[in-house]
Amino acid sequence: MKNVEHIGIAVRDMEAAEKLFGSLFNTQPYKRETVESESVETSFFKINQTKIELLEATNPDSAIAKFLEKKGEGFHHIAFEVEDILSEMERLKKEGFVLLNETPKNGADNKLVCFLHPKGTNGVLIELCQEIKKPDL
Ligand SMILES: CC[C@@H](C(=O)O)C(=O)SCCNC(=O)CCNC(=O)[C@H](O)C(C)(C)COP(=O)(O)OP(=O)(O)OC[C@H]1O[C@@H](n2cnc3c(N)ncnc32)[C@H](O)[C@@H]1OP(=O)(O)O
Ligand SMILES: [Co+2]
Repeated sequence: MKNVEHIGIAVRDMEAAEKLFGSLFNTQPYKRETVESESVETSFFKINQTKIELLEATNPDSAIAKFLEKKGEGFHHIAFEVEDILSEMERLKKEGFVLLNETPKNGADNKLVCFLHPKGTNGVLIELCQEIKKPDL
């Protein structure tokens, strides 16, 4: 496992949250992206080496909508960059961690992602992400 890739924060109102975090960080988000498979709208800030991912639900059945209903806005997950997501998933499975997806799925910002169940990680939802490399031309 490498560095922290991003920190995910669940928000109810993306416009308002972008304004608030924009003022806090004194910078604008560098990217907005809808991830249909997760039913989320994302917005990314970069503060030096740190990435913050704001997440708004686009569908009442999404993980973010459920989270907001139960826990309210705030810290949602921490994502770690990995070199080889398949081997890391295999290693963590052998260690007894519960993977929430058995095959990597497409995340935001050009990543393959996998989540670990928070019940097995002291209540913290962990995301693994591997950059999708563009083929050399
Ligand atoms: C944009 C793509 C990607 C990226 O590229 O960065 C993302 O970040 S997508 C982010 C949104 N997607 C996900 O979170 C996918 C993984 N999550 C899940 O599969 C589910 O949310 C879950 C973790 C399995 C929970 O779902 P479910 O069991 O259906 O919901 P419950 O509400 O019943 O929760 C059960 C239990 O888990 C606790 N919980 C839920 N979310 C979190 C969380 N983020 N952090 C900590 N704990 C969480 C929830 O409180 C329940 O606990 P109890 O009430 O004590 O049972
Ligand atoms: Co994320």
